[in-house]
Amino acid sequence: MVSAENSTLQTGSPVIATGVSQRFGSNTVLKTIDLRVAPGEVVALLGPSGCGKTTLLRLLAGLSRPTTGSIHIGDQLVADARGGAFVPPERRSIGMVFQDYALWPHMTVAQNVGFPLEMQGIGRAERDSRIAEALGLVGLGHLADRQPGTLSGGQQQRVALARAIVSRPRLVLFDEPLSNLDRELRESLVVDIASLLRKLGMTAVYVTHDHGEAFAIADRVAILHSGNILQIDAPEQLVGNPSSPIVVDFLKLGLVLPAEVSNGDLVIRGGMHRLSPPAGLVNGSRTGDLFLPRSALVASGTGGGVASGNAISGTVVHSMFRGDGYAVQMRFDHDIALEMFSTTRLGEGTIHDLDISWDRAFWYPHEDVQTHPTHNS
Ligand SMILES: Nc1ncnc2c1ncn2[C@@H]1O[C@H](COP(=O)(O)OP(=O)(O)OP(=O)(O)O)[C@@H](O)[C@H]1O
Repeated sequence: MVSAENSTLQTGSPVIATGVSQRFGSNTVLKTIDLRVAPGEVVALLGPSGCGKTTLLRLLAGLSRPTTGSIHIGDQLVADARGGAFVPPERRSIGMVFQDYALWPHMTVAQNVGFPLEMQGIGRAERDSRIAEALGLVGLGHLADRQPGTLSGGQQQRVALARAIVSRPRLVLFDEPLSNLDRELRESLVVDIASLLRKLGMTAVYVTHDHGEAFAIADRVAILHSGNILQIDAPEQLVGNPSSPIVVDFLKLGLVLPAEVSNGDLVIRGGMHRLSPPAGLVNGSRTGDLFLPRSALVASGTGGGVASGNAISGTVVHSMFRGDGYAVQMRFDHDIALEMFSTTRLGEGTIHDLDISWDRAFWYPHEDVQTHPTHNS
């Protein structure tokens, strides 16, 4: 894409959602969400299907009204369930990019991009210069006179992006914008969108169910689950310090083993493994979830059965060649599965012992003894 050095586009606004919930009939699909997005920050909303990502985005866009709570964009109160304030989408100064591009087929690329400016009553000369600037930023200046139907999917999404930023919005909202594109295109476009947003200092909220996309684009990622934000952090922090087994499980970060504490040992549910954690990891709790990140598990050779103490045994379900090695699916007690990387093909059905680096382990207590996970590093 073309450099934004001479761009006249401005930095985005902060967004503050306080106590926002959304109920449809008796179904509460968003439960008292608090979300703060700093000016120029990109936040991704990541979570499984039905967790409420699009519902939250629609509330920010003004496409629906919250059941409780309030939303500010910049200094403007755009929704307030209690006081009844509500600003419709066209008066929120936002740009939106949807999964299906939502371009007008009978208009040229330039007319599509210029449409928000026309709605604002901006004169022809300024409109033309801003259209050229926005198309230049997404690398499509040469296609201004084409009709969207004659462009590839990736090009159409770039047009939609140019249209979303052309009016210098305070906030840009993305709803699964790359889902219709193939993997290679997704990977290159996500990098382009991220660098454009950063260069322009735009505030953005980006909905996706793809971890890689969220990690590539966002300053912070919010993990949504059943209408709650479970954790919101920088990608490195999410991976290095997940707040709960649900986050671990959703991000597929490693093994989560439900366990009982017995005389300082951990008996993994099912009784097959008895592990010896270092003093202090389980901190007086009686039951909990042991989280062993992939980096805490090192294959120590073929096992004869069930390892104990400082190792855990798993059975290889399959090994798949991935170019630079093998993606190995292993199964542990209770049908708990984990995908690991191996430089050699491990035979299906063979049992392997994995040594545990306890300094990388986490313990999530079930009881109220402790509300935060413990970690021994
Ligand atoms: N207008 C509506 N009326 C009733 N229920 C709704 C409405 N809109 C959304 N829901 C429900 O709210 C829940 C959350 O939906 P939402 O679209 O926000 O999920 P999502 O996380 O974006 O999922 P996906 O990734 O599949 O798009 C779902 O159970 C959905 O069926």
